Amino acid sequence: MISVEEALKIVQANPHSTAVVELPLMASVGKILAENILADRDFPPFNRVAMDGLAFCFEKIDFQKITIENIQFAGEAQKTLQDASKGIEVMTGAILPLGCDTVVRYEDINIQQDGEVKFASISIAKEEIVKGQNVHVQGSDRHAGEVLLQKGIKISPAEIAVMASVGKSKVQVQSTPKIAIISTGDELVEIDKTPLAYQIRTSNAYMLSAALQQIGVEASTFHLIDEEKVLYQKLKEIIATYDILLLSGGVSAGKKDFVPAILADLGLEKLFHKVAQKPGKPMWFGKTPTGKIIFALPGNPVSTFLCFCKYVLPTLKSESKHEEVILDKDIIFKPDLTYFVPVKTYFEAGKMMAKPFLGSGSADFANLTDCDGFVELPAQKQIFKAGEVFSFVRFRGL
Ligand SMILES: Nc1nc2c(c(=O)[nH]1)N[C@H]1C(S)=C(S)[C@@H](COP(=O)(O)OP(=O)(O)OC[C@H]3O[C@@H](n4cnc5c(N)ncnc54)[C@H](O)[C@@H]3O)O[C@H]1N2
Ligand code: MOO
Ligand SMILES: [Mg+2]
Repeated sequence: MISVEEALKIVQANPHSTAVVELPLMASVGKILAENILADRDFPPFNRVAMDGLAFCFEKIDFQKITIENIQFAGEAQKTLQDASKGIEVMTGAILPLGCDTVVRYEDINIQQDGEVKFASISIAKEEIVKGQNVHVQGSDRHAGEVLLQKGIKISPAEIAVMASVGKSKVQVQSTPKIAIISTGDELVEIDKTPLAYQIRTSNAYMLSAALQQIGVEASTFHLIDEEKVLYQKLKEIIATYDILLLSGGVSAGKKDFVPAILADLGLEKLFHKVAQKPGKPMWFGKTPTGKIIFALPGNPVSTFLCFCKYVLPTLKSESKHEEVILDKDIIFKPDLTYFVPVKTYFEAGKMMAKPFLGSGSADFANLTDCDGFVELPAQKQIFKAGEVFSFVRFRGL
């Protein structure tokens, strides 16, 4: 039986293969960028007027009386100051007229009309005006040709804005792996069915689909009965179509726990089976010769979910942050296993505390509704004291 740390290393050393696909810009939100994005122009692309007001040449004007010779609107071709002692009214977003270098906003000037001539006097002290003020200088943010975005980052609205501004209407992203969630077990019925006395509704598949949905990943779900030929045939078809398989159930010591044997018959490479953890001991992990990844998670719902959160999620999220919590109650656990305990977190004096909800074990999925995640209690210890800090495996607010 390998340790949690070893299991995690093996999972991380065997990432699912992803292809690069080109998507329309708006289909790329949340995906991983697969190309560097370069600036096609300077940012901003011209000397941009930053405030509505009057533009002029700082050294050449008489602050008390500036004749206005023109007006420059945003979206108009650049105009030129004809007489350096005069000014041009300008609007935010307009290109600064040639010959001007400074803008004073309308709030700081008084404009009068004298017959045909319009002129302005500046109402603030000349000392308060700085040459070049209210001009967003061309290239002051980024230069043409500069790498604006590195491939590998997760695309958020901020990156969408940058890519839109450089005209990336289509963008190369890492394809999201096609995921199949497969429940096994004769005792399971669909959730819209009324179970017989000895049956249960299949909840694991919905739990996993919901977790994937929260990180923007879709999955197809399947239910297979505990029948070797059916399992073999169906898993063979699913492996041919999907990149990652998430199985739940059928990996432990039961007479109909066929999954590990069937996966071996299908020519999959077992990378590990059984981890020194509770819940999740019977977990199986492997891959196909073509690099498709199979997580065969133990069937107990809390076990399924812990293994999913601990081992599967980090392979699907571009950035998974490490969190730690402070235990607020002593826990004693003697077996030489890493113990994952459902906890409810809360803040006290700015610290994230964790209140354990032991529940009745790894089939008690209702217990999870009181919790936000699992505190990870290392195998080498038996006594875990209130006030001690441990890693936290989150499942609420993914
Ligand atoms: N003799 C032993 N028995 C068991 C061991 C062991 O080491 N020796 N391991 C225990 C542990 S730990 C776990 S976890 C379970 C896992 O067993 P399987 O992976 O074979 O899971 P199943 O037997 O198929 O089901 C276990 C349990 O979970 C329920 N289940 C399964 N699928 C779903 C689903 N989609 N939705 C809801 N509930 C599901 C199933 O009804 C069973 O109650 O084995 C222990 N036994
Ligand atoms: O893996 Mo199990 O979940 O400890 O029951
Ligand atoms: Mg079993």
